[in-house]
Amino acid sequence: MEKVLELKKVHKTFEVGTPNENHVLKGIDLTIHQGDFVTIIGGNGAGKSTLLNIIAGNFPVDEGTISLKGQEVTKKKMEARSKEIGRVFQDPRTGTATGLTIEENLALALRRGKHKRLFKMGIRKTEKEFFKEQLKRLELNLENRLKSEVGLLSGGQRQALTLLMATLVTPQLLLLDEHTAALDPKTSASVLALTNQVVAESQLTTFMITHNMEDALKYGNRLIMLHDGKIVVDVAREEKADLSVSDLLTLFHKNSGESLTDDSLLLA
Ligand SMILES: Nc1ncnc2c1ncn2[C@@H]1O[C@H](COP(=O)(O)OP(=O)(O)OP(=O)(O)O)[C@@H](O)[C@H]1O
Repeated sequence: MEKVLELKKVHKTFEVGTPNENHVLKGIDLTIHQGDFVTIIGGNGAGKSTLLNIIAGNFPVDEGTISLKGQEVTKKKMEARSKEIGRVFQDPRTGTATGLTIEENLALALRRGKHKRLFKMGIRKTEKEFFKEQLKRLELNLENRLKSEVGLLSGGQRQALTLLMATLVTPQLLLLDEHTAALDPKTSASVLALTNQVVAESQLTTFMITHNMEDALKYGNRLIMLHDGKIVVDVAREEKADLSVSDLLTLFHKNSGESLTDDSLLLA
């Protein structure tokens, strides 16, 4: 199967040469294939967001290589990678432009990676029809609110819209960084279900960070657990499908030699 992402011996240290020097990623080797939906779990500070950030190109790696669709992108900047990568962050305010309307946000998403000539070109009628069709999939009645300012939407509506924007032009890779963590449990569950539907419909290769072990087990076909900058658990397909939270804790203990003490993971 086609490799979408390949990390080889990736290291990242922050604040090198200072008393706060922090070796966050310690030789990550990881290959993700077309259509894989990978959930990532790990305690606070394990390096999960850093992993997503180095894939997206927020900052360079110190050692190792990153390839997207067989092309090495290790030295490419975030802007150059953004055409291939869709992202949804934890904070509902980050993925959308507050002062713009729903249709303007979607038009910007449609022009991702191109010259952003939105305000010169305007939004075509055919584009508006397309946006309405896409918004219907969210089942939030947003297709009737194309001219509403995004700042007026609830957190859940904004995350659903951000998800749509991140996937409007099919990305090679979708990165979800705890994108439901700021939502109430009911809204979080519905945005997760929507995520699963969008990922399945478009067969998107997806990385999803979560703090919730049950969600990490429920969604996706592969689960990775990060601990102290290393991958300590990597299970896929049937093996993953058969795991319970307690099996996962046992596996973590066996592979890392430690017990999981992070309350935020255990209580989620
Ligand atoms: N830009 C940065 N500069 C300096 N240190 C950073 C930077 N980004 C992350 N770190 C540090 O790297 C470590 C790993 O952070 P990271 O955000 O990747 O962890 P995480 O597994 O996502 O944790 P959490 O679940 O708490 O979000 C932390 O100690 C963090 O303080």
